[in-house]
Amino acid sequence: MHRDSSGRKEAREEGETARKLLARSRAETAYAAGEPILEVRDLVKHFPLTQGVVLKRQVGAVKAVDGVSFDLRRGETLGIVGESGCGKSTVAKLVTSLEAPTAGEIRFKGEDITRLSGKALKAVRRNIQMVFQDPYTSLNPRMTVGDIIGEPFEIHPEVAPKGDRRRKVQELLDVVGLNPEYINRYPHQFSGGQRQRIGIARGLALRPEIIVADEPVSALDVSVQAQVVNLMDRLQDEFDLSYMFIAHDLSVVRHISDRVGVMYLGRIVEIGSDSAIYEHPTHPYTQALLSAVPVPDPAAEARRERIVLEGDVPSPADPPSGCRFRTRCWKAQQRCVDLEPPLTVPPEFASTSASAPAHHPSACHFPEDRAM
Ligand SMILES: Nc1ncnc2c1ncn2[C@@H]1O[C@H](COP(=O)(O)OP(=O)(O)OP(=O)(O)O)[C@@H](O)[C@H]1O
Repeated sequence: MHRDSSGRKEAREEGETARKLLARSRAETAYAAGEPILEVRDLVKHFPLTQGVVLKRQVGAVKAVDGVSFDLRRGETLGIVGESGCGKSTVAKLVTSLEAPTAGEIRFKGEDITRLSGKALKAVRRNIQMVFQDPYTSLNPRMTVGDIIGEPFEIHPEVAPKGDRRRKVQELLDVVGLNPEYINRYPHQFSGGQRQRIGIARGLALRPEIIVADEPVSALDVSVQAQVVNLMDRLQDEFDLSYMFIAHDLSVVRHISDRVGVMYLGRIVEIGSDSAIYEHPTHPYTQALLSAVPVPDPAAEARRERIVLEGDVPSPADPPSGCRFRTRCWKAQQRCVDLEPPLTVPPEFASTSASAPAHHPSACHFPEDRAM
């Protein structure tokens, strides 16, 4: 008896949360442009390392994401950049609820979504969609494009009743710049860029508010990358989308990002507006990454000072004490071994005007405003 009534209460609460999360208009949600639509706080994902076949014993953990905090504001694009293995894809999977965090909070419109289940989780999944990296492997080769783009409607029939689906899919093909008559074709009949457009159309099908794009152009030819980035830029305005755009290369996210977060070994080491990060990075790791990006002007390219990082990224199963970047940093001192630098505006720049380019969070004991 008790269980029944509490079960009904839970279902009612889940339904209410789901309705709230699905509320689309600005008036309903009071989330105007620029307000945080997503607030990530102290996010942690540790993957257990086990030994033994029958009696599995945990011998450690891969600290893929280890205390990540950031906001995604409505209508903005937040670029997340870092070398392979720094935890970018894991952050993407946590934000899209494909993985459950070990600790921390992800608040979507103020609601912590990490502990949701049932209808409420379904509503969040509808609102935060993922576009995957490799258009060659992420599309099922045995399904037609129509079935691939329309598949999300099977899980959310409320968005497109059965009789209306073909028209909706054709509309989506048109929106991403593909011929709606290609609806019955198979993925192999498209080029890489067109396949990524199909992936984007699928991501748009449920009219999400947030799209997390995990290296959406990394597998494409450079000439095609710009077309896909431009398409995403146009769709952002048209569909009032907020983007998290993940890449390993700072140059890729530059044109689309309003703000950029730089990750190293499971943490964000620096975050700020695109001009702050690209023109006035204060963290040595960002400076090293930027120094590797070629400059189109030959004279500037010749003058460019390259910072070559020594050694490899340490294992995320056993990160260094203090500052995780210290083992490769030319500025490292004892303080960097003993004390983990917090991701805040460094005291050196805190007294400058908030609009000064160096006035942005950077997790370094010895930050330096280095005009790039
Ligand atoms: N399911 C898993 N089980 C164990 N370890 C994992 C799992 N997923 C990721 N990892 C580990 O977590 C760390 C971060 O991986 P992640 O894929 O998030 O990094 P990334 O920055 O996206 O790299 P890439 O660009 O190569 O995809 C890596 O060391 C990876 O091996």
